[in-house]
Amino acid sequence: MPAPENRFKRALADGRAQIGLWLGLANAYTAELCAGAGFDWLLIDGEHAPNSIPTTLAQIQAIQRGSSSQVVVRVPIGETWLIKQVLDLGAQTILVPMVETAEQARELVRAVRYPPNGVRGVGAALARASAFNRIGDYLQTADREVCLLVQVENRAGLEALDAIASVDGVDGVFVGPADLAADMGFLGRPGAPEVQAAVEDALRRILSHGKAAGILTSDQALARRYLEIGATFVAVGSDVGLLVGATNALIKQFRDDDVAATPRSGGY
Ligand SMILES: O=C(O)C(=O)C[C@H](O)[C@@H](O)CO
Repeated sequence: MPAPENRFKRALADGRAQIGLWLGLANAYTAELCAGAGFDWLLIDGEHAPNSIPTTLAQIQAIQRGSSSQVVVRVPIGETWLIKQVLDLGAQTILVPMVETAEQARELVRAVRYPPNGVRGVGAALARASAFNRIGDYLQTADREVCLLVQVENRAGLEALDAIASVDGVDGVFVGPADLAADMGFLGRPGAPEVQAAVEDALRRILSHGKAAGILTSDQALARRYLEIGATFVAVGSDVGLLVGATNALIKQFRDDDVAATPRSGGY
């Protein structure tokens, strides 16, 4: 029995657009709740959310148990030892931030592959990824089911984008608008025309190399624009953003009315 098929990787290779949600609450309970919505993929953010290996595991389990959504895990940094741990948890799609050179991308390809094609440590005997060694030929089949996505999100990365996208073993490139805007001198303004021009150019360049292009935006018009350009993995919001937006809007309904000023008799 081989390693589980990575349906997300197949979809990207087929050019089938995948709509995702960014998970920043670092919580298996809310991850399971979000997984029930039917997104194609859910991103567990190990870079900006308060995640650890145990919390990442719990979210992977919750998502895989309760839905068909595919799991993507963003590691905080592209360190081989950390990628090894996340792959052993059973994540098959890894997003690595702040990739700036083709050499860095080649090292990441080696980090997600077993010897002789890479340097991934062999711990399948203990790993959830191999069903705790119950997948007899996991070591021989795991590499082909790993999907490596790298982030280009500064001017250095844009400069090297064609070389990065050309690296064999890089399945897709994610353009990080927030960090790119910051590096371009538009901190907090990813929607600036200059940034958007750079983002759209980057998406087109990635696609020209036959690689999947990805991005995150909660602006639905922008998301549709990116999908029209051909972006294949587009996250259209986050659990944090949705909860903040909904709670702000709800309390505003009462703060603006005179209801709150009216004395109430018991009950709620
Ligand atoms: O630079 C970006 O944009 C990203 O990489 C996505 C952000 O990190 C995400 O956390 C939303 O702010």
